[in-house]
Amino acid sequence: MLVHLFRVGIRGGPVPGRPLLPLRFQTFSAVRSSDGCPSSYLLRAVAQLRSQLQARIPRAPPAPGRSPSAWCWVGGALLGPVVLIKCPRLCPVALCEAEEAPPDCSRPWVVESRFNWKLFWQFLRPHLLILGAAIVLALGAALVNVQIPLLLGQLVEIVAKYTRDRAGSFLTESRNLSTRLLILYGIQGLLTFGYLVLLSRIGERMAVDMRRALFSNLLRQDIAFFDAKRTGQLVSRLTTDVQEFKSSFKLVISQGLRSCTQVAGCLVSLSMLSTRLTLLLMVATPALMGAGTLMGSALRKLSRQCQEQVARATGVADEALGNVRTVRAFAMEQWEEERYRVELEASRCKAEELGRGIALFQGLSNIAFNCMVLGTLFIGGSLVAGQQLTGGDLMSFLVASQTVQRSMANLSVLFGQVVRGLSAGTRVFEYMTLSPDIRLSGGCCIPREHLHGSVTFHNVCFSYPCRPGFQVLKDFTLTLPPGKIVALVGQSGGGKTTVASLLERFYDPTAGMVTLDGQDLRTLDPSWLRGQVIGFISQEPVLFGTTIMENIRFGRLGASDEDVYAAAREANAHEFITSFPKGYNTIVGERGTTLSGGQKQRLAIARALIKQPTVLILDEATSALDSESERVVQEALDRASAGRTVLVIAHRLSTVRGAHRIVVMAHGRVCEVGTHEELLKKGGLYSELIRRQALDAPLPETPKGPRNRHPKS
Ligand SMILES: Nc1ncnc2c1ncn2[C@@H]1O[C@H](COP(=O)(O)OP(=O)(O)OP(=O)(O)O)[C@@H](O)[C@H]1O
Repeated sequence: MLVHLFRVGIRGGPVPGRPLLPLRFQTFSAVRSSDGCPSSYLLRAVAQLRSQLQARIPRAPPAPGRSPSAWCWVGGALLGPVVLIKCPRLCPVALCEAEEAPPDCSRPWVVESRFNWKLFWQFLRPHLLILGAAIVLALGAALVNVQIPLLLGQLVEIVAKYTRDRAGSFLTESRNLSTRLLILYGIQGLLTFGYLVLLSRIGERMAVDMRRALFSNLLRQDIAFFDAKRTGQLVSRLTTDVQEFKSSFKLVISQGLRSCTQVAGCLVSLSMLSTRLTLLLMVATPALMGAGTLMGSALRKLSRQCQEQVARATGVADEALGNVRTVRAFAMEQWEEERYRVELEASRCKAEELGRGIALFQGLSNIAFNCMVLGTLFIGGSLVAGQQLTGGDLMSFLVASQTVQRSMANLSVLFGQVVRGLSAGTRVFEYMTLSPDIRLSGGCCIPREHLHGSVTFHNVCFSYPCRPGFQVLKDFTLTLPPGKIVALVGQSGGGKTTVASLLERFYDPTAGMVTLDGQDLRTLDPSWLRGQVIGFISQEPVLFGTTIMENIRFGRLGASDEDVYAAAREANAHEFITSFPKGYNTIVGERGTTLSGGQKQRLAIARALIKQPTVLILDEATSALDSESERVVQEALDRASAGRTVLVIAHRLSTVRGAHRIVVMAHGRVCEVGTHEELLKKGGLYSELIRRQALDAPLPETPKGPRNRHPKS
């Protein structure tokens, strides 16, 4: 039997390269199942509705990490309150379209797009006892709430009797009832307090556990993962998404349980009081709620726009304040002020529009609910006049019907919250289950006494995972002899930094292998390799916003103060550090902003040296410095290079003339190898590069290269 016709607005989900489809209306039907069971009927209705929708709407794969798309809103808009009352497990049905999205092979780490109930259960399990207690208290509060209208009705009955007969003492008659009401109010308050405290405790603890688990798993992901993800997006999963999930969870348990119990309990009371009035209520309430839902969704859309506009304004302020030096240097303060003013003005307009919308909504809902009261009084009054209902029953009916209306309104709001919560939970759990290809630890270590630091790249081919079709290294072979300095030079984009990344095992080669003292890096423990064997100094050293002492100790957590001082001396940093009033306890500011480029670089060198690395990678370590800073830093680097296997990546060829071996790279391959003199004699790409640099700037006097000062050379 055809029992429902749903008319819904549908918009195609966002598809890359395809515009949003216009909103259009469509009618769908659902058929009652033969068993007549309301919940299974609803389940089937939704499933059937889904298949009808699928047949009519072009498939739009949801954006990764945003699983519930148009489908869940369709489900939500149609069946929202009813679904939650009847069968909360329908939510996943509405979300299941997202599960069918084809995997994106260029992003192998996007594996989960459905809510992970198993993981959710793991977080919930430790709190089951308290959750049980909270549910009992919430149900208790709801049941007490159902009792109250009935007692109020009885009290009104006594008032009416006293007004009519003026016989007996009103106080004596009403005392008993009033006391019971007072006790019920007290119990209800206590129960509400109890379950809210318990839910808040569970929610906060789960949120902490989830954040810790997510952060820990994010830190373990491959570097390729971070190449493809924006930091803001990851931070948002840790903050906003966990917050959203927590709020939804608490709301569903508190308001959901409470509203469902109240609706059920009050409907029973209402039908016992007056079947006729109850039927009337059951027709009017859903109609009003439908209108309210439509208005509510328009308001939500407006509210979203409002938030986006506020975010845009915040973005302008953030950018200007974050880059205040650039703004000041270009005297653009007024321009930035104007930009911010325009964005603020736009957000004011949107916020006022939203305010008007909310005012209209509240005004209309007041009228609607007052009309409902009036209608109930009018029809109920005629029943009272016809002696089919007592005045007290009418009063009870009024209070209970208000409770039903409030609860149903809560439930419809709650459905949107459930969808948002599931969506946020999906995003949080998605990154919790990811496992990296390169584990942080595990594998063997070479004992210190057997470690020589001989590194070889054997016919290595490599493409970055996020750009699989583009081969950066092609059959690349290179040996870094132990204790020697090898310089890697070549055109920009030739793959020099990529070689360093493979040596750090940030990525694994797609073919060939990299060995350390003959052992494949893939068999070695990555945390030992990065933590104890390889020291890396890059062009832009990143410091943490803490003290100099802690920044250097970041290289080896167990290092003593003496070790830190020794590393700082070796890095030519001790002198400038001790010249600061707070010495090693000086806070370096966010990312080291209170230090000069040369000072930051020397701290980075000290940080790398404190772990006494056997292999040192210097990736353009001095290229961002002026000549005076470069001299001091270069001195530190020369000292640090002594006795170590060093891979120097350099643009300025003058800085690598003294290397034991210079390797020239082009298009991902080694094309020349030799010393500076040999390569010059050869007259190939190296001498061409030298000639070009000489044209750009006169070459300085040949500095005493590290080789000349190298104890082993
Ligand atoms: N994380 C990444 N993901 C995808 N492609 C990358 C990534 N890093 C570098 N590439 C690409 O790999 C190629 C080699 O880059 P690489 O940084 O190794 O060159 P380079 O020789 O060090 O360049 P430069 O001298 O300019 O620093 C470039 O085409 C670059 O676009």
